[in-house]
Amino acid sequence: MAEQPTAPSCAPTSNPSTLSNPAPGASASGTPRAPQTAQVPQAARVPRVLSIAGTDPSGGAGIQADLKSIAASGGYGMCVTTSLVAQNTCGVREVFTPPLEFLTAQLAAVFDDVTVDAVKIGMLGDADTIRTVRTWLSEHPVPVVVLDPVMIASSGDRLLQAEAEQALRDLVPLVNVITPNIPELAVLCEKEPAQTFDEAHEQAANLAAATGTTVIVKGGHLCGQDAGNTAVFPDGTCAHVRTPRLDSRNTHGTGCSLSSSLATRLGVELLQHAEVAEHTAEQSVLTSEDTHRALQWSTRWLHESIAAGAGLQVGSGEGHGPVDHAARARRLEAAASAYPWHHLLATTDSEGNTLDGTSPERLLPVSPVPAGEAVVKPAGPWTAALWAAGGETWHQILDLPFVRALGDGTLDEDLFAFYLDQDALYLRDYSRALATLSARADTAEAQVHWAAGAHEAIAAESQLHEGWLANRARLGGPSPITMGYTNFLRASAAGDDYVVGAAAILPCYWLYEEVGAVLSSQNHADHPYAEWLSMYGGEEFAADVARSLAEVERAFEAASPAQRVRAAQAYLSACVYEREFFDQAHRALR
Ligand SMILES: Nc1ncnc2c1ncn2[C@@H]1O[C@H](COP(=O)(O)OP(=O)(O)OP(=O)(O)O)[C@@H](O)[C@H]1O
Ligand SMILES: Cc1ncc(COP(=O)(O)O)c(N)n1
Repeated sequence: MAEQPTAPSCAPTSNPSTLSNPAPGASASGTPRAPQTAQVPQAARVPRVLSIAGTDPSGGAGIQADLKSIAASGGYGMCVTTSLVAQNTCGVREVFTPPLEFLTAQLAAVFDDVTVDAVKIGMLGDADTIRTVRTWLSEHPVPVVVLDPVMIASSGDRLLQAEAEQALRDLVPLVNVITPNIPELAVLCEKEPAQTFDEAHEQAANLAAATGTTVIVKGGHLCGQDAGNTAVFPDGTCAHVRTPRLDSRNTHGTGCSLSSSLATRLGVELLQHAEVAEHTAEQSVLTSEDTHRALQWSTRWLHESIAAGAGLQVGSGEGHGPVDHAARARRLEAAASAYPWHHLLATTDSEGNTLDGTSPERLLPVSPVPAGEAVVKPAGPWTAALWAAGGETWHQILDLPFVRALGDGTLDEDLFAFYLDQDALYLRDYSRALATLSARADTAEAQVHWAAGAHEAIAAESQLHEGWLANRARLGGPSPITMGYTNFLRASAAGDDYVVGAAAILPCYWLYEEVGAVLSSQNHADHPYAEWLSMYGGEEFAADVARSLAEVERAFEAASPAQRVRAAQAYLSACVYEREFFDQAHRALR
């Protein structure tokens, strides 16, 4: 399950404390520093985040990755360049370090004009650069400073002179958070690289206690299924964020991206505190819970970015490709489209034939993706046409991160809880739509069938209440997607022709059964959602689906061509709502 500590000593802390360390030049007592509140103007809602780092002209690491990560994480990005690095996905070719005076000139240009809410420090290269940055930040305190102690690139090239390691160690106590990878953690601790999470955790705990700085132990370099990150706080508490390990070569710049995203999310947390502080006497101080929340956001965002990285096709493939920083933004932008659904606009098929409902072939536009075989077979030509037309949506459902993660057991519990909460609300109204359909059915058999469905839906809802949802905090209201779907079903069942209502009701039976068949084939005794998945795929429900299909087939046969077109459209709309329903937790929570 999500957010479980992997080391016995590591339990997510519930103890609010100030962020471990003051920024350079601030009081080491842990008391909030005056500049922290003074620097955040009342109106600021987007953190202004400065990356002090080297470059990567191929765009995957360094400052280029930082600016993309800051934007993706909700901040305004700025950058001060320490070194110009001629590198790409395969390695570093040359490094040019401008004179230190120019570094200071860049810092002055930013700080003279802009309030900086958070700083991320990346590649510093040599001891003189480290000292210059340190002196600057001592004289210009910033509320959040995250240090990624860059030493060696993923290509194996050195990005920090060996003799500068001590200067970097000296910088650690002056920042809030550090994000070393396993070899960098070892160098900072002057130990051998950790082989296990427990060893890494011990090194981090010692370093955090000695320096007063929060240490993020990164799982990227370790083995095992969990590639997650742990925040180890100076007081010995820690908080783990799980993330499944991906089999990917697109890991160039993951360290840069995580640290700059984390700096930004800490900035977001800080500004939220400042907003509260505007109205209360509270001081805007970051807590370890803020750090946990920020780390959770950044880790999960990075996971999606790594997973989408290969799709960018950046690099020859011989090295390590970049992550796709914009993957989440693109997904959410597509999900937010308010354009009418294609099947509601199409009046002809691809060959120009009018979709007039006179035959199963003239019902709906042909799906660009073949549907494949359904487990519960169509009951005749009309329901076969519906299944075929829904092919694209059906494959989109199978491809959703929610459905994939539910199947392979990596779904985080907060996403599952969101889904179940909405499912309970959905079932209540689905039951009402079925009851309405029962009242309108013109055969006793159909009346009994829909009434039995109404009973089962409300029984399933109360089972959820008594079971999984019983001891969990609930949102208490339907999401826009749940509300849209249930209102659509109830309106179709009550206000449209019987065949339209029956067709609208069908995907919740049919697609649920089909998704269930795919999911239950992945079930096993150790699956975290084994109990839930075992509820899927029972013979009784499959028989109910078959009866619903037979009734919809009968209703289509009896309907007029115009009614059939509207019914087919309602069927596809409900398929799209099914997709939206499965996807909504990933839109609401990340
Ligand atoms: N194969 C992977 N699967 C999933 N997540 C990964 C993977 N590799 C890296 N990550 C994520 O990226 C974070 C940073 O990666 P890593 O631990 O490799 O840091 P790093 O070595 O500093 O990165 P960089 O490659 O930029 O030097 C990890 O903590 C983890 O959350
Ligand atoms: C300028 C700069 N900073 C940091 C890294 C580390 O990133 P990675 O280890 O992923 O190559 C890099 N390659 N270049």
